[in-house]
This record gives sequence, structure tokens and C-alpha cells, in this order.
Amino acid sequence: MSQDLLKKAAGWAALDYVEKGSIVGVGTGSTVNHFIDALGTMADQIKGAVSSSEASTERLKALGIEVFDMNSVCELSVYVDGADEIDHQMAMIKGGGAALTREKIVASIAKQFICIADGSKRVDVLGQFPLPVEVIPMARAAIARQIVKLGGDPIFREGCITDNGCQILDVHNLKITDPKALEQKLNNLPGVVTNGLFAFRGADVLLLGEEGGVRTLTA
Ligand SMILES: O=C[C@H](O)[C@H](O)[C@H](O)COP(=O)(O)O
Repeated sequence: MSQDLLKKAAGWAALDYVEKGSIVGVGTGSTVNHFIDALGTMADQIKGAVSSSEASTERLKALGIEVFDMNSVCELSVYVDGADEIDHQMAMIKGGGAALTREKIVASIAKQFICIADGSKRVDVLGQFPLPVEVIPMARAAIARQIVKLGGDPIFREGCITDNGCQILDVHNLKITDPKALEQKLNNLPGVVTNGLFAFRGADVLLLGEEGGVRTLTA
């Protein structure tokens, strides 16, 4: 089965977690696009969505799903999003699509984080996938120097401007033995907007698309 079909299977499986009449937190990416397509089939049964990117917002609206301003919503029952990597403790690397900051914000008000992914995303140790760090442009070089001191190799994602008007450094060659410690250290660097480690707010449920079907794992 193709990787996209595995993503699709995971995305559609997440529909089971959507409560009728609720506002759904929606992530970003190719796996989430399948979830949005699935959500479209129950557009008349939900109140709407809070979106983590302009791209997802556009897709949601095209399916007739109302998108609410994050500031008008206090709590979400579920937030559904993909991941670039997820480990056995349900910590993730996210931000391959540069949406990490808004994703972390929307996830922060959700009771449950439902991660949807194909089987290739599950890893023993995070860090094969370069860790995205969103930065204020004027701080980029200073942050890159600090990241080198932490043992990483930051590469500027040329041509990428985030929905927040910021830039991305992709950090290669990190051995992430303690995801929470690194998440905190990176957040402490002046000019870092967000880093793509989701360790403090990991997933609660992982729907993993595999050849044999969708496997459900819980934290
Ligand atoms: O910024 C993008 C997000 O964190 C995505 O959830 C992540 O990159 C996974 O994307 P995809 O489902 O396309 O593999």
C-alpha cells in the first residue's frame, strides 16, 4: 500500500474521535488533509473547527466547515494532527510543513491530542527528522550559533515564511535523548518562537496507518 493510502486510513480513522456538535482542533499537513476530507462528510454535524494554518483553514472552508478564531474558543475536546516523528512516549517532532507554532497553540487547549500518521513516523529515538525551530528573522544567526553549541547543525529553510511572518531553522544531527529538556532549552533562546518538539504536550492517542490496518496506541 502507498504511504499516502496509509495516511488516508489514519486520517479517516480519526473521525471516530470527533464529537457531534463540537468544535474540532485541526492540524496541518498531508495526513491532516485526509482528515479534513473525512470531516467534510460530517460538516453539518459539527459546530466548526479551529485551524492551525492558513492552508488548513482554506481546505476546511472549501468543505463548508466554519473556522473559529482561536481567541473565541476556550477548550476543544480533540485536536487532530500529524507528526514527522513520534516516539514510544508519544513525544513528537512536528513542523515539517512550518505550521509548528499554531499547531502547538491549538493543541494546548485540547483535552485530547489525536496523532494520525503512517507507520514510518514511529521511531525509537527522535531526531532522524531535522528538528524545525521557528525564529524571529533578526535573531536567526544568533540562535543558529547557540544551537551549534547544543550539538545540532541548523540549516536555514530558504524561501520559507511561516504564517506568523517568521523563519525556520531545521536542526540536523541532534540525538534527542531527553525531548523535554531540549524543548525547554530551545524555548529559552531569545528569538525562538517555537520549536517542533512536542514533548510536554505529546499525543494521547496515536492512529498508525499500517499494512494490516490502523493500529490505535494510547499514552
Ligand atoms: O508543520 C507541519 C506539521 O507539523 C505536520 O503535521 C507534519 O509535518 C506532518 O506532516 P505530514 O502529515 O504531511 O507528513
